[in-house]
Amino acid sequence: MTQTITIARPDDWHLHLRDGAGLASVLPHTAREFGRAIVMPNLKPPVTNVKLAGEYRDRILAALPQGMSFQPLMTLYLTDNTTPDDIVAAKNSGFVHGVKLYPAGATTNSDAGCTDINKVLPTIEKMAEVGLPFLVHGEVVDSEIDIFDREAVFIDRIMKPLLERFPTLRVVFEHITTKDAAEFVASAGPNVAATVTAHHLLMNRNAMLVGGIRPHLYCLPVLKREVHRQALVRAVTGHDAAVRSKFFLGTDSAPHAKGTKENSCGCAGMYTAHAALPLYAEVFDAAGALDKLEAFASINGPTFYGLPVSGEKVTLVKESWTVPAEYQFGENVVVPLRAGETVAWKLQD
Ligand SMILES: NC(=O)N[C@@H](CC(=O)O)C(=O)O
Ligand SMILES: [Zn+2]
Ligand SMILES: [Zn+2]
Repeated sequence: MTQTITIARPDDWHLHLRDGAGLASVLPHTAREFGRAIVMPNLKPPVTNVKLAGEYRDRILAALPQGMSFQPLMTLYLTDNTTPDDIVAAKNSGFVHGVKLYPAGATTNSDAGCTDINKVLPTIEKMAEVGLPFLVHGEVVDSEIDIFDREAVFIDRIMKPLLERFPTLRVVFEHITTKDAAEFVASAGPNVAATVTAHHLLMNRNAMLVGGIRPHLYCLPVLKREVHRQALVRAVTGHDAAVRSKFFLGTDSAPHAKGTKENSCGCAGMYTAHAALPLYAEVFDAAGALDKLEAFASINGPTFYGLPVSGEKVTLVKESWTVPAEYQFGENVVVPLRAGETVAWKLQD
């Protein structure tokens, strides 16, 4: 008999939808699976205030195909010039659910990001005061720090001092990739949580570098050693329910046109929205923990963000299918994770 699992409709707590024709191409993949998503603000130019966030939200809803239901949860891009008043306006908007820290230079479209956390302390203090979550790309950018160590160093240099200063600040440590980050989040207070991607749960850095360099597996933070992958799997599937509740689903699906990845200087980001929930199901299935998928995908996130769990259900079937070589992405194409290969689970229509 075919194995199935039915869970409350999940949400994606870290997603890049891009804009324009590309947005229209990728949005249906997400809306098919997820009821809501925290939409990242690293557009060009970035989404730095409530007005821009409202306009972006309208464009997303306009791009949603008839008959699909999906709620975009908007975020603001923190710059050196974001003010405490911007935070109050975001909180009062009702549709902005977090403020995103991109250390300038850390990742795709982060040039306008924060150059020094000390420049925005009053703004962060206001987030703590009004309870608006601070969403963090947790990597330092110092040139002397090895790229594989940038997340761990961020914890000591930025995250710990910041939480000492603002102990009630609500923090989502985004797309964690290391044992260090998993342990840090597990031992921090209930105001600190993390998103985990499917790709960091499924692959270590060998996948990207052995047998030829695979630009479509390059993302930031970059894939790490196997010990780190295992620590992430333990965090989301382990025995301690209190620990597990601090981690939730965030795909970091980040589409880039094929030519910009298959390039002498390829950009960072993996496209996973086409198979997001099935990829996570593979992880939980391999760990013998399918019973823990629902909390990770559908309950822990809304609980942290103070939103209701979905009343709808989705069903996954253990039935293998082959991922297309590419998908349309505006005028271009995007190469999805597992292009031309199989995924073991699929969403039931
Ligand atoms: N994860 C990535 O490698 N890329 C993201 C940016 C980000 O989430 O850091 C993107 O916007 O392409
Ligand atoms: Zn990031
Ligand atoms: Zn991202």
